[in-house]
Amino acid sequence: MSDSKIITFEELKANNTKDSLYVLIHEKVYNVAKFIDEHPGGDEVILAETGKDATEAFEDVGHSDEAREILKTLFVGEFEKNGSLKTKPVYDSNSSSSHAVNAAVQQGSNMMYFVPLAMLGAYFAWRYYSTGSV
Ligand code: HEM
Repeated sequence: MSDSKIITFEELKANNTKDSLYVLIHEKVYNVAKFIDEHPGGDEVILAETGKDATEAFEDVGHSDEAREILKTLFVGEFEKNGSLKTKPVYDSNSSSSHAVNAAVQQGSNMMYFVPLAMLGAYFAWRYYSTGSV
């Protein structure tokens, strides 16, 4: 993507009119001016995401592949790296989905202790009964 335009944070903020409305999603900038009136989710939700990273808002809705195809047609350029606005990864450590993952990992590590302990218990039970019967 070396030949695509680089959009700065200043440009992202400046393009906030009905004729040119920039939205930042996945480190790429899109001009949603022509699409906003047709947006099934209404214009307010998109207007609320201008001048900042809209990735999370866009992904939280669970937009379809069709929505992503429309997005491609609105592409303007790559967002500047190391810009004043830090783009957020969608699945960061604060998001609810990674809490669920953490909980699952936590549960997994409990099993890590339970399985050897259960085997140890089974061994002693077996020893107890086998020595008792002799
Ligand atoms: C800027 C690029 C965007 C495009 C191209 C886009 C496109 C679409 C499309 C095509 C749909 C119909 C359902 C689907 O196909 O998934 C939709 C629904 C929706 N969008 Fe977006 N969207 C954009 C941004 C946003 C943002 C930033 C929000 C913020 C929250 C948002 C919120 C919604 C909601 C709530 C719906 C559901 C509407 C309903 O079913 O009643 N969209 N969008």
